[in-house]
Amino acid sequence: MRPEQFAPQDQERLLPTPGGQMAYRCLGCGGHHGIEKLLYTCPNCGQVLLIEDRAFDRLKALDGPGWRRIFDLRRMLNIPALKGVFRYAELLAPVIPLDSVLYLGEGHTPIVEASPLLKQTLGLDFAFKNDGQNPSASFKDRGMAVALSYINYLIKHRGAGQILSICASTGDTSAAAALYGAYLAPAVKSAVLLPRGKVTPQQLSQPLGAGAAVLEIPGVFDDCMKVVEHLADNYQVALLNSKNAWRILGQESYAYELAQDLDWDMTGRLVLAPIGNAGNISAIMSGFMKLLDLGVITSLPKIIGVQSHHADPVFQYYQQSSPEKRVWRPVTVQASTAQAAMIGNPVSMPRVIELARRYDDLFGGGGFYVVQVSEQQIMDHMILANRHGHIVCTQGGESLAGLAQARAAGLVGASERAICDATAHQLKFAGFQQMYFENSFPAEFGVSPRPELVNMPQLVAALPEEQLPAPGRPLEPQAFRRFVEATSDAVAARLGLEKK
Ligand SMILES: N[C@@H](CCOP(=O)(O)O)C(=O)O
Repeated sequence: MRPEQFAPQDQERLLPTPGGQMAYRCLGCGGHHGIEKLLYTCPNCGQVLLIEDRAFDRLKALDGPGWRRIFDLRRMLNIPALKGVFRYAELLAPVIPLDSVLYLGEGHTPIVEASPLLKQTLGLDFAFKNDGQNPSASFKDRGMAVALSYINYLIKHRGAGQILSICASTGDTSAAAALYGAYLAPAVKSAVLLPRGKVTPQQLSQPLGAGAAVLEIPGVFDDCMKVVEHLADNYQVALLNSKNAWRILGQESYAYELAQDLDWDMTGRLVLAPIGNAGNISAIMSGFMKLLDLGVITSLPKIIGVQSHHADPVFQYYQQSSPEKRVWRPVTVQASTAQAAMIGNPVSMPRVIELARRYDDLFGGGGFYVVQVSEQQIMDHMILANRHGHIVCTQGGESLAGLAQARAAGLVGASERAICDATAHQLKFAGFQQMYFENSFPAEFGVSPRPELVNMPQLVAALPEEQLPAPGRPLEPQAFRRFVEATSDAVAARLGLEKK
């Protein structure tokens, strides 16, 4: 529909108008800084930042039901800039005008109800939100859409010159950064730093295809991240990891979509998300709190972060139940199939600490937990989900394993219904499935296949090699008939088919 086709009273807010007073807020000293320049840490105390709209309360001129209506009506518009995460522009980045918004098809990923048999098998009521159905096949596109839209705005309206973007990545961030950067070529060029050998071939192919400079660094993600932070402190580069607070704003859209797709009713809902660099869990909490503040939702969902026992600093931190006794200690990671979350020193930890405290207070206690799962549980749950028609990645398997773990720990009420975040597309992690099926996991992962979940291709060669077709060597008609009949008989025998 076109805007003029809506009722006059709706037209006033249907299209977002640039506004708000956005500023960086330091989580250390509480200072505010202007957004004209890209900042990643506080110039005064060095702590991480969040971006806030200091005029957020102006949005309360419209009540919660009013905002619901606007967001629902925007679904019907055919304006590309409002088809993605900027449907919620007032909550994300109201200073960015629509002419600067980058839309590559991100957001509005489906919530897929778990198959009845899978629910029954696990004794759990849940759905997946398939964020692998984003353009670069992971949730990072949400954050990049906002971060690169802001860069586009700086280029178009604030005279910014050519920008070299840089990020460290376990594979998803680099794919998203390179893709969105490539869309803005030649104004934006991308460089990505990857831990050598710790990114799947599919993920490696993504920034290469998008033309980024791909630099492999010995070590793990945490080491690459430190190099990127050093580069951002000392050189003219735009850091695109979630340390960049614009990324967090974009990823809040996950919470907005979830609420909208559940008719703005989060009562009795549970959201599970894997924690790696901790940007996503921060964004999800922040997003739900903004909705509550505006009255768009009237209750918060319980949020459960999930970590592998091979990369679990956030879990370890929250093991101490008294907040005042908690001590933040990064960990040394070990090999993880949830490779995207194989991070021992998440840059967003200060954000998690602040947001989880506020979230839990608003929830009235018991609103935020972190559970730990094993590598074995991650793989078993990923493949189990796939066996029931779901396309979850290893991190999605981690979310589902986390749900089972949370239930075992008594954190899931009988009537609570969960949404598991499947953060990336399963195909990015096909190599882990192959290792599972072939029972070839290196010992450091600690994963061995459950026989009932293993599946391997079976060769059906019913005739001697020279009587079989081959590429570029078709058979004569009679030989081909013999091949079809013999092969069909062999297939029928293998499948136990009965003759008609
Ligand atoms: N899993 C991430 C790690 C970096 O996270 P970010 O959200 O801070 O960019 C990746 O895919 O690289």
